[in-house]
Amino acid sequence: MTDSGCWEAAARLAEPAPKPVVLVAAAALIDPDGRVLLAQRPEGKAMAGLWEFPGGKVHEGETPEAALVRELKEELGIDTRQSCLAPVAFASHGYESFHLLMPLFACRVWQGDPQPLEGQTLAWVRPARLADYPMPPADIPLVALLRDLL
Ligand SMILES: Nc1nc2c([nH]c(=O)n2[C@H]2C[C@H](O)[C@@H](COP(=O)(O)OP(=O)(O)OP(=O)(O)O)O2)c(=O)[nH]1
Repeated sequence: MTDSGCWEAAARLAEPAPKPVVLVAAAALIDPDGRVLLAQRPEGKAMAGLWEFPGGKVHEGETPEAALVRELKEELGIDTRQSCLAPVAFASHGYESFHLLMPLFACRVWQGDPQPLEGQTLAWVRPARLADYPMPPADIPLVALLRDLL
């Protein structure tokens, strides 16, 4: 007989605390030679030293596309438009304190030269060489996907 309140309470206690889902928009900027831009996370940040796709957290009330246009301007000083962002993949990964949901957009059209405005190191990487750059665990499935796609 399992219909008493304590049974459900015990089940609830056994469940891990729910993690917030954090929405991050990221870009695979692709240059005319087919290389992809990676940025190395600077010292002092979580996952420092790992290489990532430029982008960042989507603010309250913002769309992923608008967030990405904003982040690319803030981080790299480049201008692009939402219509130049093509959704190609997403990452969904459980970190210790949050669950990352990260749409990845391909972008081939922008104005300006990407500059490391936030202390990052930048690298243009051929798709076949992406696996040589250590990336956050969430990104690993994206690397194989991009290598096959580009
Ligand atoms: N931009 C980007 N973030 C990634 C990738 N892979 C991955 O796990 N992330 C994680 C790292 C961060 O926890 C989060 C990105 O948010 P963010 O860039 O605004 O956050 P941050 O840690 O640099 O800085 P903060 O705003 O929390 O201080 O997503 C990726 O390829 N690109």
